[in-house]
Amino acid sequence: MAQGDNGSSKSSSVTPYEEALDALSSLITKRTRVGDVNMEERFNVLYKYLKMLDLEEAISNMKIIHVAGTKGKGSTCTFTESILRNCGFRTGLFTSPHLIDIRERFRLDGVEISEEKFLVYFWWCYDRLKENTDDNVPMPTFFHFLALLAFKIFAAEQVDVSIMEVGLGGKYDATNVVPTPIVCGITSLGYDHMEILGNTLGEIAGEKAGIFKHRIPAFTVPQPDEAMHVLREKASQLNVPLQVVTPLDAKLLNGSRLALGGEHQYINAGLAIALCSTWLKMNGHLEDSYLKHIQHTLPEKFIKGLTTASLQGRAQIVPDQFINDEIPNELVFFLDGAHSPESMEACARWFSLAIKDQDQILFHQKLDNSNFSNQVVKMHNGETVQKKSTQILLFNCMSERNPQLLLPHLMKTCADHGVYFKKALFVPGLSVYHKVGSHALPATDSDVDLSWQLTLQRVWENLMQGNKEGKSNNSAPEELNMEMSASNCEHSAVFSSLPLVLKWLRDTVQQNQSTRFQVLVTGSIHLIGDMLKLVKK
Ligand SMILES: Nc1ncnc2c1ncn2[C@@H]1O[C@H](COP(=O)(O)OP(=O)(O)OP(=O)(O)O)[C@@H](O)[C@H]1O
Ligand SMILES: [Mg+2]
Ligand SMILES: [Mg+2]
Repeated sequence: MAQGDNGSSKSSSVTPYEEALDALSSLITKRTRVGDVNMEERFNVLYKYLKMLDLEEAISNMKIIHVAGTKGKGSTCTFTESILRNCGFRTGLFTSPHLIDIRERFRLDGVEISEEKFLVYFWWCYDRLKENTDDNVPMPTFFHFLALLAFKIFAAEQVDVSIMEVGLGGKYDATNVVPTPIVCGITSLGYDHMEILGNTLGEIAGEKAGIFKHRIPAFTVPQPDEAMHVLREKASQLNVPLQVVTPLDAKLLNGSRLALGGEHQYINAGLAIALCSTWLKMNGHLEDSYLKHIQHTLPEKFIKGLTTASLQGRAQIVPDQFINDEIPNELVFFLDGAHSPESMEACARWFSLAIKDQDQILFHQKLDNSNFSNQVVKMHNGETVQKKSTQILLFNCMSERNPQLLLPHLMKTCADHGVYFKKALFVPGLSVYHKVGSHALPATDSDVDLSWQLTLQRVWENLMQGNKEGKSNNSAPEELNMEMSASNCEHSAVFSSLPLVLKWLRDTVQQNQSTRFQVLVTGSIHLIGDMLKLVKK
């Protein structure tokens, strides 16, 4: 296999896979604002890359489902892939971001691409681009490269359907080089990436609608008026038949559950069903009359797809493995990569309901009392104790996000459901920003800059102060043994690294054996990825 020349000497301990990841890291650059001239110019260069990679014809023959939106793209694409795979088709799925390994972004028949195949296609593209680019046409940026690689992989693997998640925006996103998709979807719109996409919902909707193509059918979910107005306007300019899909009615699943948790997933599932049935119809696999019934009954294969799809880090519940075998499992992580105000609310709703929903949590002991948060549990020594649940928040977000928006949404939605956090923990990410590989090393604890986490902590403490007035939260404050090693305030603490947080949590669980700790981890997809690396060994 050809090994790319990425211009630096490698020590022999670097594996071929790590070498590819280093080459990929070299493509990471700063993002640009939509509206800057070079967004469009840069997008147009993609057609040159397609030529270099000999992909033009392949792309125009692909049977693509293209999905943009602020929230729910990955989930919608995952449901869509799972449904069509269960209908018997060979699928390619391109999503972003990844949590642990870059290969999560490229799935073939529902499984992330193997290292071997990844390396073959990676160097095939990388080397060709290196040979053909120069000062005038430089190497593609990181995300551009990944999208090109996805097209290459799906073309070479001859999948029946390629499901492509937009990375950012729509109009100038690298996935938008597709000339004629079979069908397009726009998921829930909201405020995110305003620094790049614009400040109003209308502007944001306009960017996302940039994936519409002349006469190609498109679907969306119920949207705020301002966004819907723009979507309809853009659709009519291009003669796009745009339909609004209502959330899936849970009854149609015949008693099963959607594979991805949270009420908002019914919105995404409804959209996925519309995308799949349209794709099937356009390719001659479904008759029109059948589509009419899909509102009332779902085919078995659709149900199977919706109830078995999987996506890490979205409403994921992970009991801590470390203490599993020693004491009843009393440390459970609730992981969700929400990082915008709307998704923070969705996440808080999911958490508040999930901690009360005993079916979802795989505890060792049999729960004989339906009141989950306050039950009698037999300990290993035979003693019977009254079990209490305590909720902890573990949070980080990128510094371009506004914690004054995120944290109040989170706290208020939880409070509306009667859930209050005993402590909020703030911690920086593990991964070094410019590395994409799992071999990226954490910075050492001593030189971590914690000023952002201290800011988050201040926001939280202020919110808690505000909350105290006029509200009798936390009804009977129970005393827990919670000694902190790090910067400790009444309701929160800052830790310098995730392993330290984990150690503290495990120690605390040991010291409070009659308490079940339910830890909501959210605010950043990177934090979720780092956490999964640590707890899912
Ligand atoms: N329809 C929705 N409405 C509101 N929030 C949602 C919706 N769907 C998903 N979310 C929230 O957004 C998070 C990310 O979901 P998902 O990965 O499906 O979206 P995405 O659009 O791909 O996001 P990203 O910007 O991270 O790529 C979820 O964990 C959940 O908290
Ligand atoms: Mg996003
Ligand atoms: Mg995504």
